[in-house]
Parts: sequence; C-alpha cells; structure tokens
Amino acid sequence: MQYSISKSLKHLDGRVVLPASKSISNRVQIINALSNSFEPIKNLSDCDDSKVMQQILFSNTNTFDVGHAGTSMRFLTAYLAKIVGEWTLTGSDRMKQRPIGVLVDALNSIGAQISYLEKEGYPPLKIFGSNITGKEVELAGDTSSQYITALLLIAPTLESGLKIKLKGKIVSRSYIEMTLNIMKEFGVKSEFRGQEIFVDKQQYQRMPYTVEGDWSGASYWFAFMALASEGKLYLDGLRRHSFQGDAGLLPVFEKLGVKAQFSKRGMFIEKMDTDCKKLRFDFNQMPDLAQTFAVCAALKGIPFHFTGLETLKIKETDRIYALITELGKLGYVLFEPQQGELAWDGERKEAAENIVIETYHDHRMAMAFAPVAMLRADIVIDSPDVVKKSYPNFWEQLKQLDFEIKEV
Ligand SMILES: O=C(O)C1=C[C@@H](OP(=O)(O)O)[C@@H](O)[C@H](O)C1
Ligand SMILES: C=C(OP(=O)(O)O)C(=O)O
Repeated sequence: MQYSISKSLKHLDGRVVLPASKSISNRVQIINALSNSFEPIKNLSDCDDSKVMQQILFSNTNTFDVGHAGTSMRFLTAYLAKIVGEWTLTGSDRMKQRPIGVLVDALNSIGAQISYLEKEGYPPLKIFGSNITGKEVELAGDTSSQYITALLLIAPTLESGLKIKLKGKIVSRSYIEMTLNIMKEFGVKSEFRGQEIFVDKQQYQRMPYTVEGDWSGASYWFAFMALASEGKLYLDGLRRHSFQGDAGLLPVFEKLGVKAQFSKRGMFIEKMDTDCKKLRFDFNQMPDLAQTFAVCAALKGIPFHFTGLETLKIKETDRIYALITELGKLGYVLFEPQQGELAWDGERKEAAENIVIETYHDHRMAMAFAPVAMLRADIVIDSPDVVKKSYPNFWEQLKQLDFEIKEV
C-alpha cells in the first residue's frame, strides 16, 4: 500500500491528541509484571510495540515474537531470564539483525542462562529462567541504552540488587535517566555516579500510573509547523516536566522557526521566522529525532551537520542510509562525514520524478517524510502502516487537519 499526501492550504490550525509514550508504557508494564501488580496503567500506548509487550506478559505460552519492538526484545530478555521456565524469544527479520550480545553476556555473567538459536549475538534467544544471584555486572555503554534499562528494571528484584559498571561512551543516556526516574516513581531508589549505577534490593510499590504523551511523536507536528506558511496547533498530552529526553527538541525547533508555549495539559506551537544559517546538533540524547530534523532542515533549505548518530545503523533500519537515499530522491545531497554523523551542505540536484519514499519497516521514516507535503503536492509514502509501531492514529489525525490522504 502507498499513500499520497497533500494539503491545499499551507497554514496549519487545530488540535492533536498525542499518543502515549511507548518507552514509558513498556517500562511500566515490566515493572507491574515484576511486582505482580494489577494496578491500572492509564493512557497505556496502543501502539504495536506496547501491545506486543502486553500480549507476551499475559500469554500462557513459552514462545514469544516481539516483531519490530526493540524495547520489548531487550526488556523481556532480562525479565524472562529471572522467571523460572524455558522461553524462546524471537522477532522480525530485522530484529534478528539487531545485536543483543552485550545484554546476553551481561545477564549470563550474573547467572542467567541464555543462548542463541541462530546467529551468535542476535535473536532468537533460548532463555532458561532461573534465580539470578550475581550482584555486579559490567557492560559497554556504547551500543544501546536499552540493555542498561533492561538490567535496571530487574535490578531491585534480584537477591543482592545490582551494581552496573558501564564501559566507554554512554549512548542515549536520557533513556537510562528515564528508567531511573520511573523506577523512583514506583518507590525504588538508585544512584547514577560517573560510569556506575547502584540499585539495592527493594520492592516496587504497586500503584496506578498515567503514561505521558509522546515527545518523539510530537516532533512530527513541530516539523509540519516549521514548513507551514503560518498557523497554530495545540498538542494535547505533553508534560512540561517530562521524563523523555526528546522534550529537548524545543530549543532546536526554535532555531527552525517554531515557538512553543505550555498550557495545563499540553502546548501550543506556532510558526515564526528564523534566520538559522546552519543547524549543528549532537543527537546522542535524542537519537529518534534525527530523521525529523534531517528532513525538516533540508526542506527549509538549512544546511546541517548532525553528530551523535552512532546508534542509527542498528535501529528499525540503517537510518543513515535510509535518509541519504530518500532525501536524495528529493534532490538533497546528504553525506556521512564520518561514522555517527550526517550532513547536508546545501548541495542540490534535480529531484527524481514520481517520487515514492521507501519506509524500510521504519515508522519514523514515514512520519519524518510526511511533512514534505507542506511544500510538494506529489509526495507518496510506501507502506504507511509502519506508523503503528509507535503512532497508530498518525494518518487519521492528518486527515482531521485537512490533509488529503489517498491510497494510490
Ligand atoms: O529505552 C528506550 O525506550 C529507547 C531507547 C533508545 O534506543 P537506544 O538506547 O538503542 O539508542 C531509543 O532509540 C528507542 O526508540 C527507545
Ligand atoms: C528505535 C526505536 O525503537 P526500538 O529500538 O524500541 O525498536 C524507535 O522507536 O525509534
């Protein structure tokens, strides 16, 4: 399936109810499972990645398929390692290419029994859940913060708690802090000092929880606004004091011409002028927003140099390759100055005809390219269904804002 997206009037007004954060939803689901809590999770995300977590946690089989959900794969590996039983954990073809060896080694070093069913270092996994007795673990911090979150979530439930020593650069640190903050809300104390995190054995308190709106999903509306002629949108569900590192998008979008003002339950965003000549930004804390900003800056004609993108090659797709290829179709010549970087110095070539943006099973490719519709009437997105991974209502909400979306 493909969608063509267009909008005749280039101003943008209305209200959007943001989806719930999938990162928070999946952490809270694991915490509830670890503490045998049936307290309600309000505003739990209904995206694929959160639904699959729910299905697995409430399933009575022992073979689980997480599909494309990285957090579910990583968090469940640690969770199942300590639940007595014999488990098989697998995922989509892409999931089988996303590394998990660092987490498996860390868990096995503290007494877990996890082995590989196909390729060494990658899903699918065979997990013999048992009592984990180790109290100290060392792992590299430079591949995925999700491994660290997975260990942290089970840490207070282990016999001796856990001391985690991180080696080297720590990527996506904001997500580790999100984990520790959520654990704190559930009554668990921890300490993050330098390269070490300490969690004593403690009990998660059982309590109802309300998940906040998703800042990563909000980024696409900022991009639409940055490319609109004028307008004002109300984004419902965002919290000013958020646990999400992606809330750090505000000052960056201000450079691209979007100003924001908080209200009680969300925020207003408005178009404003910008004289930004070049956008330089380190995405280490907000890796999921690199696509939003690359497309938006290029479409606004603002050259950029992005760093901190080392993890992008092992996400839903190789996002560096995908951005260079798909923005290339629109005539923007992007390049990779070195590993972990992406740049555009303003070079243009003629755009291709009949452009179809491939999405590579990556929800963020579809959503990051949708704002192109503010400038071009001919944008077609392939496999638009991919948005279900984090934002099932995305296309519906665009229709409500007078976008014309046609199946082609
Ligand atoms: O912990 C999380 O919820 C996430 C951590 C990040 O992954 P990495 O730590 O692999 O960069 C992020 O890209 C992903 O979308 C969600
Ligand atoms: C990278 C992402 O998800 P995950 O790693 O959880 O599959 C994402 O949502 O952009």
